[in-house]
Amino acid sequence: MVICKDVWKIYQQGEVKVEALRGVDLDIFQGEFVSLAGASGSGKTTLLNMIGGLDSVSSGYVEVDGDDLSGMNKNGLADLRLSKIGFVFQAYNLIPVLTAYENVEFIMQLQGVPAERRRELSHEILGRVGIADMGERKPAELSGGQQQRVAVARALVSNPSIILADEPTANLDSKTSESLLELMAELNQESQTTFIVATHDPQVIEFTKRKILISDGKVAQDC
Ligand SMILES: Nc1ncnc2c1ncn2[C@@H]1O[C@H](COP(=O)(O)OP(=O)(O)OP(=O)(O)O)[C@@H](O)[C@H]1O
Repeated sequence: MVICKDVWKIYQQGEVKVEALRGVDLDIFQGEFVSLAGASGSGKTTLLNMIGGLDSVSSGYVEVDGDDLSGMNKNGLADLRLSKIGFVFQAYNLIPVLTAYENVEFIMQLQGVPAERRRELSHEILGRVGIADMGERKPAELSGGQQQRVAVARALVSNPSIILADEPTANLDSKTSESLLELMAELNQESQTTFIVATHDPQVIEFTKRKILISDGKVAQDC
């Protein structure tokens, strides 16, 4: 479960203070599949960064899977990210010199999973996301949709309790977006992994059961 209580994030830009989040209150239960929608600059990415422990809050409380993030130092946050959170970004963020298998294995390597087990799991998960025969290809040899499948596989392989996705369909056509969404929904149902997807894409918003609208750094609508 994710709990945000009166979360504020203020960036200092020279003399200017940017209030990116202005008192976000939000509960997201385990196994939910939600979209975070809102205009450009409304604070969606900032909120994902707070929930994902990529950055610290200016004030307020963030809890992920029973852990209070505000009390954690950098190492604690890094451990939390590695053990509990998977990330999928719009630009895929795959490592260009590594094959699809190696990209998926990379996180497990950081987690100290033995080589044989890594190979087994990465094969299994690439099969699960429908690109088993493309494991030896590097990102540049894959289409945008296939790269995004690798990114989802990589996020899922360590069995996180939450997947945070930032504009995962931004570079995809609507058919490819639809199949990515269906894949994420299937994985969500199977594994009860929580999916939180920040997006502008009406197709994604339409698809998700729960839609959270962020406006001016606050939750404006939650339905
Ligand atoms: N590192 C930073 N330093 C200063 N201001 C920042 C920083 N990151 C974000 N901001 C500001 O915080 C506000 C919220 O940004 P954020 O990226 O969270 O919005 P967003 O809803 O994700 O936008 P988009 O849909 O365009 O990605 C914006 O005004 C942005 O300019």
